[in-house]
Amino acid sequence: MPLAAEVPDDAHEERENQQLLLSKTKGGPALEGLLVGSYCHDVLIRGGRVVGETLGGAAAFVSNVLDAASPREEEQEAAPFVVVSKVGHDFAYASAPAPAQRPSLLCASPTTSFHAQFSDTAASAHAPDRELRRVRACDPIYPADLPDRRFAYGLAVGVAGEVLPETLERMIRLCRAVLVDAQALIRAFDGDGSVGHVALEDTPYARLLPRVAFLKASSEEAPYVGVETARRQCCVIVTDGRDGCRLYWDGGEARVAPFPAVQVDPTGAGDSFLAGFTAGLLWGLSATDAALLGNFFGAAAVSQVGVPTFHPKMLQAVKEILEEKTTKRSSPFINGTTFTFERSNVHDELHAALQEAARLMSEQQQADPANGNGGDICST
Ligand SMILES: Nc1ncnc2c1ncn2[C@@H]1O[C@H](COP(=O)(O)OP(=O)(O)OP(=O)(O)O)[C@@H](O)[C@H]1O
Ligand SMILES: O[C@H]1[C@H](O)[C@@H](O)[C@H](O)[C@@H](O)[C@H]1O
Repeated sequence: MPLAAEVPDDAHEERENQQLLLSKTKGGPALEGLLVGSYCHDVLIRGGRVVGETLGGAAAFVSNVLDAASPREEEQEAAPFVVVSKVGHDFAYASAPAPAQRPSLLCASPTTSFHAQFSDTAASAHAPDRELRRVRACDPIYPADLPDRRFAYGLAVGVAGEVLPETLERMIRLCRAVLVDAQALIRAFDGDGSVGHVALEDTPYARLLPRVAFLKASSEEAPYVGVETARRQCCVIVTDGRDGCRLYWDGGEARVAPFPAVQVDPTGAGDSFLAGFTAGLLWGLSATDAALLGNFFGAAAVSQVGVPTFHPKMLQAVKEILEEKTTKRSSPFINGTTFTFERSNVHDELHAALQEAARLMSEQQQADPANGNGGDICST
């Protein structure tokens, strides 16, 4: 299977970029990331009533987790990644932590906005928990909007079709390994903005798949991705809500167990999963082990409304676990030549230790309801 380090023979520029990147990151700890996707406004509706208005967009959830969990040097104030996002002048969350830290490009068009209609009846385990409608769309992100330098990794995390095929291609050229959320590639919007899906193979993104390292899809999106075809080109991760996730690569697959959570709002679970997974790779974990960190942050996301707030003690506990269970801080899997997919012999210990941290998190949340838990959005 093509790995992140493999490039098509004719991609001279790409090979050159990777050489440059290697020489830049060798011995240097900073594995800088490039996150591409726009912040948005989320309006949560239930029974015809607005029950929440929050900052949304995968960029917001992903930044939040990367800031919390990716390895960084003592002297680094912020986690080393850049966000390329677009919003309009109506953007309501410019002072929220993620957008304030890494501001968006301002456009004349309005900020992307979604209405999420939650079902009035308790959702079954695998039914879609909400219907999404894109009510406003900001401008797409063009290749020229990306910084003209190399990155250790890239995350393509569009929510409204803003990551154009040519933008993803540019990311692939700039970044050593690119991780993609399928929702950035396969969403289609009908006349009233209702979100549907198209088959990945029918999109211009399909030809880029062999140059992508990881493709994450929810179980609802997986049929449109075509897991059996896609896994021959990159590692595919299918998340499955409270059941955790599965990884599929060419020649193997693994199920990764979830963490318990009391779900109050499923929004951003997939985004937080992808960011936790990326942080795990940056800590030097194999893909299957890194997915534990994905599941951990996915569970954390559903237990709060909107972009979650993490308790410092919980984050400290997670950091100590990662320091103890990982051997290298600068990941050979993102920084080096190949990824490792299989679970390692620390997998079960890591799961047990994170389970403890998850317990700490839910205790803290119960003790401090002001800690981001604005009420149950998704169940009766
Ligand atoms: N109820 C839950 N309990 C525990 N973990 C959960 C729950 N829901 C989600 N997760 C975690 O989050 C991950 C992503 O969730 P899910 O598969 O629902 O993503 P998604 O449908 O893309 O979410 P969204 O579109 O809301 O961001 C799961 O793989 C799991 O690890
Ligand atoms: O904020 C949310 C979140 O980023 C979801 O992952 C995405 O599916 C929605 O479109 C968005 O509004």
